[in-house]
Amino acid sequence: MQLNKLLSPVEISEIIGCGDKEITGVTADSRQVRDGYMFVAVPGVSVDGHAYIHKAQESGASVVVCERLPEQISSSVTYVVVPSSAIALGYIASEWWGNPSRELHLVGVTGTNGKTTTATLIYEMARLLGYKAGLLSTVCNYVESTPYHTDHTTPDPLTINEMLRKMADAGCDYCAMEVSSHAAHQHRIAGLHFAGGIFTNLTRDHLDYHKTVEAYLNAKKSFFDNLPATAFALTNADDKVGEVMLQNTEASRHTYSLRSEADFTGRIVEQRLDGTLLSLNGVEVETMFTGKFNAYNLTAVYGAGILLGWERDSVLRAISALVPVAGRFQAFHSPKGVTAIVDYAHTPDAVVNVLQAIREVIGQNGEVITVVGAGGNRDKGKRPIMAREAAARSQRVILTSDNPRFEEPEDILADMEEGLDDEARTRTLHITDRRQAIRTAVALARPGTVILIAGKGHEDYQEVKGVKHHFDDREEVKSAFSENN
Ligand SMILES: CC(=O)N[C@H]1[C@@H](OP(=O)(O)OP(=O)(O)OC[C@H]2O[C@@H](n3ccc(=O)[nH]c3=O)[C@H](O)[C@@H]2O)O[C@H](CO)[C@@H](O)[C@@H]1O[C@H](C)C(=O)N[C@@H](C)C(=O)N[C@H](CCC(=O)O)C(=O)O
Ligand SMILES: Nc1ncnc2c1ncn2[C@@H]1O[C@H](COP(=O)(O)OP(=O)(O)OP(=O)(O)O)[C@@H](O)[C@H]1O
Ligand SMILES: N[C@H](CCC[C@H](N)C(=O)O)C(=O)O
Ligand SMILES: [Mg+2]
Repeated sequence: MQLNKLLSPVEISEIIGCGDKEITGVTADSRQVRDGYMFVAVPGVSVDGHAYIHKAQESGASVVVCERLPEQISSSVTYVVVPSSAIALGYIASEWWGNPSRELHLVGVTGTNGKTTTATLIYEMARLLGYKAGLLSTVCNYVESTPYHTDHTTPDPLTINEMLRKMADAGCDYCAMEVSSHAAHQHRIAGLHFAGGIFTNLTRDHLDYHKTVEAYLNAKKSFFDNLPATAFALTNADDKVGEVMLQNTEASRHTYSLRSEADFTGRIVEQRLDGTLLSLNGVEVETMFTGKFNAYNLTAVYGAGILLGWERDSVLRAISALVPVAGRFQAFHSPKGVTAIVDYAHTPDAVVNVLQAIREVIGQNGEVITVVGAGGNRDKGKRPIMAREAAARSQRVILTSDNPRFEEPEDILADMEEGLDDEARTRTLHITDRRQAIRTAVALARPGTVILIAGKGHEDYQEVKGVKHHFDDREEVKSAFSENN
């Protein structure tokens, strides 16, 4: 592609060298540069891409996009100085892949919890209604029904646009994607054309990265601040920052709520462990989801469907056909009458929500055993709170490992125990080995007991010191159930 064309949407401070060149590829990683490539030097969290400009040149980069010129300039290289390389990379990535976000309706979902669920259900609803659709999510990316592995909730801009190009070429009309706070902050979504944005909620998470709740909020808000006037912005009116999120957006503003007046209202009529009768804008719909938090997700999905212009009755029919997302309130039943729920709750708020959902169905006296850990090399402040909230809502708690990453599992458990008072400690076990923790919960359970296995949901690995070992809570609970008849 011609350099001039590739740079056409980019804000440029200065160009040094020839502006008329054929570019053979684009990357922000010097290790991937080949002859004739454009290298975009992005300041990162651990290192600064500017330190790798010379490496990129040695590997054949013919164009360098940067925020500051390197000390030594090569006459065969064109330098494009920009105010923000990360933002430039987003626009360049869109241009490189032929602006695929403009060929389909792209809906972004942001918020602390519920992004995967909401985005996945919009993707599934589109397909149930007969449209072709794609999905970019924490669990997996999809182009129609073809899965593509992902390591991120929101990939880097080149990957996002490559996936969107695949979707557009496959004839997809819609794509639903998660917008993580990291992605918004790092401008991974710069240059994308959104048809709509949805806000789920904001509670504590990722303070290791964002440092303050305000910075975390602003990262999410920047997504709405940059939506075009043609898009819709749909927010949770019951969340305390729901209104703030949309205060500077040019998009058309809409609200959803379970409590008050809103454009889209959801009301729980009846709840079971395997479903909820929901009233959406006054029409009753039987759904296969449990918990107030899922009522929020479904109300947002309903609103998105209407705002995308889909016919109301078809949207309602699709909602009743939707099934829970992998590892989100996924229920397993033992022959003895024990229920295990595998859920990706890995924040204090999610732990509270999922336990409340269980309590609302089984009542205050029903027995709940919670197996929970917290990830290593992530927000440490959430650990004691997660343990305390679990103990407040369960008869027994088994603290165990999640993904220890580069931390010692024992240290993580010790941080969690800090949140427990003496009484809660008498009801808490500490079993580092997650397999043993699940087996112990199953052994302790009686008919009618509900075991919550929180934190890892769909994950099929346990990450220890940089190595991912196969581990799947769902497989573990099934095998423990079959051995404990
Ligand atoms: C902390 C974080 O978000 N890091 C992301 C960030 O990497 P970074 O800033 O650390 O990059 P860096 O290593 O400092 O390098 C800076 C630049 O120098 C370049 N470089 C580096 C080395 C070299 O030899 N040559 C070179 O050119 C790199 O390619 C990069 O462009 O930018 C990378 C490219 O987009 C991401 O892959 C990477 O995600 C890391 C792996 C990660 O774990 N991120 C997690 C925290 C994350 O993003 N999570 C969110 C949501 C979580 C949730 O679901 O709630 C997500 O969206 O997945
Ligand atoms: N709307 C919601 N409000 C609060 N909690 C929720 C909501 N939806 C889901 N949860 C809880 O959060 C967990 C994660 O849900 P989901 O994967 O949909 O969120 P996410 O925002 O994509 O998370 P991540 O940031 O890790 O990608 C669920 O397993 C459930 O316990
Ligand atoms: N995407 C989130 C998920 C965390 C899930 C939990 N199992 C953990 O490993 O901490 C993160 O990377 O912080
Ligand atoms: Mg997610």
